[in-house]
Amino acid sequence: MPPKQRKIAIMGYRSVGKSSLSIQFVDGQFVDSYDPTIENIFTKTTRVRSQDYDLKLVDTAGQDEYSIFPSQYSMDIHGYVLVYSITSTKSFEVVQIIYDKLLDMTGKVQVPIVLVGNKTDLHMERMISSEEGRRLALSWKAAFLETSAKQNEVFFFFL
Ligand SMILES: Nc1nc2c(ncn2[C@@H]2O[C@H](COP(=O)(O)OP(=O)(O)OP(=O)(O)O)[C@@H](O)[C@H]2O)c(=O)[nH]1
Repeated sequence: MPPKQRKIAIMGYRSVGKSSLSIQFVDGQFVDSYDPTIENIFTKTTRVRSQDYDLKLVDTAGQDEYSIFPSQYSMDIHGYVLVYSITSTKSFEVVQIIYDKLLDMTGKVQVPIVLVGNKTDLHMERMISSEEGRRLALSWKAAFLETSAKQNEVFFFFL
């Protein structure tokens, strides 16, 4: 079967690890330095249940509660990865604001979403419990997982 094309946008507050997760997924390495992203597109071919997929991961610029949802991410995207850091209450609030704007922009009642709580290696600094994350994802009917881009507990499945 020919590969299917899938485009996935990775969104969230600044510095939650969107680029680190993307780089870990595509290159299998962790970069410790912090370089704010404007927009990066990563590509990878992967096989899920005997089907090849050409993935385009759109690593977006960090958003905050005042950001206008970029209209280019409301079309032509198959699914969204919304990322917060388990060490940041603010990033958990922002992911909920992004979700509301996303539904508003796309005009849909439901979109394919994976909610990701990143930085689980920083467990001493945890502010958001797994239960809170799970509950939020459930209310969205989204998938949920916690990860550490640093320890390579990386995800990606909703194809
Ligand atoms: N300890 C730890 N640090 C992480 C993890 N993921 C990312 N970081 C660090 O957090 C900082 C921000 O990571 P980025 O991947 O650049 O975050 P981003 O969300 O892409 O940031 P913006 O481009 O500003 O939106 C960097 O210093 C990373 O090394 C993680 O799982 N654990």
